[in-house]
Amino acid sequence: MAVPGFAAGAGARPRLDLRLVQRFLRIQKVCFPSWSSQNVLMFLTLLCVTLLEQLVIYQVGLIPSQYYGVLGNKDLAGFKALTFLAVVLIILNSTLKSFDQFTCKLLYVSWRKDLTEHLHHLYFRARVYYTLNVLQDDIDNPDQRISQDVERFCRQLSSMASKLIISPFTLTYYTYQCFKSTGWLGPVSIFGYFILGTMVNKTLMGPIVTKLVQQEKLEGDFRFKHMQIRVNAEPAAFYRAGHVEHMRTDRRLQRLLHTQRELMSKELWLYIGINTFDYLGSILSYVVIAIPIFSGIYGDLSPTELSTLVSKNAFVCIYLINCFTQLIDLSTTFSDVAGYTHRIGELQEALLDMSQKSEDCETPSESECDLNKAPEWPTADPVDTAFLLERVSISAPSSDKPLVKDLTLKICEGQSLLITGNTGTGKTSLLRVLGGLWASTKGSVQMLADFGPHGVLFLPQKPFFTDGTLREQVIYPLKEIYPDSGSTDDERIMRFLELAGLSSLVARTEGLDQQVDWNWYDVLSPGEMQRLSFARLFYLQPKYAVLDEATSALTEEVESELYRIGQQLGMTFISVGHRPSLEKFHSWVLKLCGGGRWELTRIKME
Ligand SMILES: Nc1ncnc2c1ncn2[C@@H]1O[C@H](COP(=O)(O)OP(=O)(O)OP(=O)(O)O)[C@@H](O)[C@H]1O
Repeated sequence: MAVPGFAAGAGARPRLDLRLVQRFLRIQKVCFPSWSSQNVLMFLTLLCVTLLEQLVIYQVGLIPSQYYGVLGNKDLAGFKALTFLAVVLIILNSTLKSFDQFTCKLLYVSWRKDLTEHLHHLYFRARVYYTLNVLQDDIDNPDQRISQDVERFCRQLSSMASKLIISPFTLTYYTYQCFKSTGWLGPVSIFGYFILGTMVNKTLMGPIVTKLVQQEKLEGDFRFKHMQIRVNAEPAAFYRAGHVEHMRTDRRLQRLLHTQRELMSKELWLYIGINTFDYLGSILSYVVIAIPIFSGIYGDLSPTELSTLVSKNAFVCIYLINCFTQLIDLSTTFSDVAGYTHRIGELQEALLDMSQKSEDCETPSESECDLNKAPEWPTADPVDTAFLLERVSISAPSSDKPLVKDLTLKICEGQSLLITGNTGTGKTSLLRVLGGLWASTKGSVQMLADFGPHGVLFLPQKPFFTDGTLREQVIYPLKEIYPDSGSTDDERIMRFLELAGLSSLVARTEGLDQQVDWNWYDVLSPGEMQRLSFARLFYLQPKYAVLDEATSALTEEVESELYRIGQQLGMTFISVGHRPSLEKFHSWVLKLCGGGRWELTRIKME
């Protein structure tokens, strides 16, 4: 796991700046991929609903002034008609408002889907997930950014959507109405007031965005700690590590809470700003209304006419100010959106950059294996050489110390290779280079066979199991059961499980296709995990099996038996191992001696 480090945009502090706008627009391109996309249609629906809502609100807003009229004139019939109209409008308004909220929620789900799928597409492409999690440490907690930050971003953005979408229309309309009622003085003073409010709020929001990004990083670190304990519960329990892990987890919690408190104190100033502007705004509306009254413009109106007019004017002014204060009220949500925009934007930039680089470096044979190809299918063009290495040098990432220097090697069919050497001499690193996970520092590495069934298959040092049934573990990394599998496939799987010494596992899982809710790592012993990996290997029957200490938890007899079955299935091995008993299954031994030195010797067959 990469060491998490605070690195917003590779060192740049997240702010309310041009970079934020660029990142936001790039995310919007994902949320609104084309003019005819579902999200654009939903957005237009939202626009229609909110526009209708505004029309109804306007009518509702005029009702009090009409009540002044009918009550002032003691008009009973008018009063009844007006009351009926008011009830109809209010029902219409509540229905439209509910539709507005419903559409916003649908938009949230749809944005989340599109944005998460987009990030998944980049994350799982060309082994970017490996580069990001293992080789680079400038993007903290990518998992949290994809799962939580995207969710919060979409939720906050959708909560602002209807207010933002309608504001240009309401602002234009009520500015015009306000201008009609109060002359230029009303709109100008209200706009001036809003500009002042925005400037003050922007200053107050800057530190919040920075803190929010930091808080989300610490949130991810805290979650990661819990995940670490969940995954390693057994070793931790053997170490009686409850106390120390409790302390470390609490420490992360304290750091998170400290930052949250700092964030809240910064938000306090923003809340003060917002509330002050809200309440001052309500007084401003009366100031704006008072000006024409005291300047004598309405001098010739009767008190009833004047109160009707005041009520109508008050409504348009108050509504215009309300439109602005609603925008100012969005400041906290906006600063949250800005923080998440930075975190998602950073991840998106890193993913795009890495997938571009990985694709540039990747040769066709290095691409992910064709996961729908059944093992029975023969390869069109059999290859008798799997790897060709010429004067290859290898170093660990961010290290100049060579692990292997000037290695020239050809791995051919039937010429199994055993890689030995002391701890840390670079055995697994050599496999990483063969597997395309690391680049060699010098020389050329060619992989001439495909990944997957009938090509090359790697069994890593740590056995890997996915969630799912026993069948899914055996056929992994093939995506699904072959369409025409049926009983023949079942028989093959059962036979290979038996050959790997795991017949009892079928009874435990109650069949191949029974969904199990356990974690495979918790219920299988290390030896069973290695046996299950071999069952997978037998099932997939690659021509070249790359095994990294794949039998370290098994006895010599079991090891020999598994290798013998592999040989009978026609596999050529490239193994990392320490036991001399392995030599009889290999033709060559490559010994890594440390400091880049190596020795390649042919094994004499007895
Ligand atoms: N992701 C990484 N970043 C930096 N250094 C690494 C990384 N992975 C491995 N190394 C270092 O590279 C060196 C070689 O590691 P490698 O895993 O190849 O050793 P090995 O020979 O397979 O050891 P072992 O026998 O213990 O499995 C080690 O010193 C290790 O610490």
